[in-house]
Amino acid sequence: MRTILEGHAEGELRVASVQGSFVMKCGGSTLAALPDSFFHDLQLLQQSGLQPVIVHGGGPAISDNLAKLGIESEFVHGLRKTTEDVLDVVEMVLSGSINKQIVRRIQNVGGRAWGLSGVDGSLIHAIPVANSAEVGFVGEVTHVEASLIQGVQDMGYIPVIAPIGIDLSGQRYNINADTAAGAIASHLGVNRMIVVTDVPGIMKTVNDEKVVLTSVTVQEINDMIETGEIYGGMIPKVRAAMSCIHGNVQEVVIVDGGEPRVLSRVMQGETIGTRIARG
Ligand SMILES: Nc1ncnc2c1ncn2[C@@H]1O[C@H](COP(=O)(O)OP(=O)(O)O)[C@@H](O)[C@H]1O
Ligand SMILES: CC(=O)N[C@@H](CCC(=O)OP(=O)(O)O)C(=O)O
Repeated sequence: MRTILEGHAEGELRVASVQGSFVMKCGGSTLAALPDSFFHDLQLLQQSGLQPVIVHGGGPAISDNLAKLGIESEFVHGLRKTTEDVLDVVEMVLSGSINKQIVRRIQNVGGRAWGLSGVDGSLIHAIPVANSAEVGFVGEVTHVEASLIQGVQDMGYIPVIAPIGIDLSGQRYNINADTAAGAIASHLGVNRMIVVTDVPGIMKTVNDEKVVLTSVTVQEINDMIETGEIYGGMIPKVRAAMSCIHGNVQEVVIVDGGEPRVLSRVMQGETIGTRIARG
């Protein structure tokens, strides 16, 4: 499947040959700073016949709300330690304010968006992560109801998904948004996942200067995690990317949401951000 987009005057995109969905993960680090043009681009891509699926985070907003409510929270190996009290706030913020903020922003530029969390229709089936004794109600994805996402797309809406999972007993789980996006990309069998964050890609220090890597191999990623050059919030992104490309996904691109017209530029095949691809 091949997609060619031709850039034209501001706000205009043309698709020469299209098809298929792509997953875009929007990090909480960048959401508030995303310009209207970002959502406008997204809507133009959809009008061109592409099928975006948005999975969002919201870590900073969760932390702010927990602090306001006086609920303590900490991260263990990059995952938020999640008690039932923390889970209430995670769900309120992700499925509530952040999800609806994204839906509104798409609608404000004339697009059609449908917000849902992994709880709705049991969209994201989850089980406790292996170290749940340490981190509490944090989940890993076992299954994604792809037909639900496709149903929303078939009705002409962009699905906007909050990363909360649910198990057969009805227990909710907090899922890292990069992990959830990767699992959704794999289950949908999309060609591409775009990870939108607050840095221009994976950075490395070369000759005392920080450079953005235009592409990285799995071996380089593992080495950079080992040396600590990839740390914190970048770790779940690269792990999700590596897991995706071992499945059906052809490439994962990590980009800065503040970069002008970043989505259409990625879709046009411009070298921007960091590309992690198969092979
Ligand atoms: N090698 C790296 N290159 C770029 N950013 C990195 C790297 N290693 C760690 N990071 C950190 O990852 C952050 C992005 O992750 P995170 O804050 O969780 O964002 P998001 O909310 O978008 O998921 C960057 O702001 C940066 O501090
Ligand atoms: C288990 C876990 O850590 N969940 C994350 C979910 C939100 C998230 O991942 O948001 P970002 O993409 O903005 O980082 C959390 O509670 O912060």
